[in-house]
Amino acid sequence: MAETVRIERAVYGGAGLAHRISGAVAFVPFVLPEELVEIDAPSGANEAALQRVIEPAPTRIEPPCPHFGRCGGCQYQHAEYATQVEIKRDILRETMQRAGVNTLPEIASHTGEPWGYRNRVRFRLGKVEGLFRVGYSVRGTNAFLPITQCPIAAPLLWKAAVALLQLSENNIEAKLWLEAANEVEFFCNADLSRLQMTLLCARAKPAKKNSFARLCEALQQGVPELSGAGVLTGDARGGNTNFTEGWGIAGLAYRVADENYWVSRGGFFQVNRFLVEKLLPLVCVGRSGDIAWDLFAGVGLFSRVLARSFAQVTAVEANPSAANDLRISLGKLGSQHRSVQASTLEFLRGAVVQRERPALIVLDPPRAGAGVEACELLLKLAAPAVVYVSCDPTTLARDLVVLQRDYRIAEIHLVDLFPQTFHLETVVMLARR
Ligand SMILES: C[S@@+](CC[C@H](N)C(=O)[O-])C[C@H]1O[C@@H](n2cnc3c(N)ncnc32)[C@H](O)[C@@H]1O
Repeated sequence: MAETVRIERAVYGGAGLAHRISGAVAFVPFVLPEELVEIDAPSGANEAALQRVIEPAPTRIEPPCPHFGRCGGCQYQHAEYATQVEIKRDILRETMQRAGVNTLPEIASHTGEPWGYRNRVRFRLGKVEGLFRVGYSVRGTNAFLPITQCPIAAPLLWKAAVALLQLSENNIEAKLWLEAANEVEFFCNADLSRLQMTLLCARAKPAKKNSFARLCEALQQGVPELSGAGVLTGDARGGNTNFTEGWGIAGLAYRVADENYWVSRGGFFQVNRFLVEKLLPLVCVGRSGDIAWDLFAGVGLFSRVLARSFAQVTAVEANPSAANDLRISLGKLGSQHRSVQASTLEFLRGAVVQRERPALIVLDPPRAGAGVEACELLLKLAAPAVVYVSCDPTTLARDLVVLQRDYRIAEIHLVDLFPQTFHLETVVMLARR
């Protein structure tokens, strides 16, 4: 049923919240706080469709991408960039307050270039009128949405996607590999000088000898930055995959803040090629002491910088490939530093019964957060300083409610690693009371 509502505030996930005449709550996409809009929603449903903006906010703009609204990737292209950041700050503050996080300091925000920032994209592959296309999913569905551009991706990633599609029109190897693949991932370094490609295939393809290498060599003609590529076979969503083909260099050297990181093909690295330069010093600089722990360490983004000013760094990472990169990376800095391939929880359960006590603990978990048990163990370890880096404000708030028993929030920073989308990165500096 169509109805006119006033948007009260933005909520995490990209929607705006309004109350309907019945008193029921409606979540409306692609709106801004205080806008008067016409919505449509079946009675009983909270998710509403935006029909029309009657009174637009002064900061509403024309979304630059033609796929905005249909594509599941971006939620905020209709807002000026400064407004996006303001919205995220409000959502962060409110999420903390609702969860019961006390005495929140002013949230500092850090922003960078809001377009062309992603160093990694994963496109779906599909066919339209007999030709291969790359795309994403239609918002809220699993339907394939072919796209003609992705303005949040680094230009090199889009150039590579176009070159691959063009190749598939007359190169038999490319055609066969794209038939076999469901998705293609491109990952480049910050200065766009090197590129990795991964084709994701559900089943191993009985390939002619060297056919993948021939595809990569042909692609490299048009994209000389392509330095390596692989085929990841198996159930990518279920995590049961392995590389069945490889060509060129097996990973990417990624330079940030005078450090060289090695990211093996398929490994995690922060996705914003501009802002990681700000994130790194925010977390690490100005800290020193005997022992620092870097939990959920990835390939050692923070560990390597912490090793400049701490006598001993222990880095914990569960993913075997990242843990291997981390071991080699830290090993080069001296035998006093160590990497542990384990889950953080497993590591902390062991650590509380040992004598070692760090001066600083950095933790940067995936969206699920560290979890209540890990936070209870952190309380027992009683490090004087903890830096919590989070990509999900709801799990961050849950964990801070536990940590605030012994810690006060000294600083809280919003680092906008994901412009145009609802995702937000937070860095919280905790000081033991
Ligand atoms: C958000 S990333 C952060 C990585 C790193 N700090 C960085 O900034 O590049 C989270 C990392 O935690 C790892 N991870 C996921 N679950 C884990 C767990 N239970 N224990 C330890 N590491 C885990 C992932 O493999 C990933 O490398």
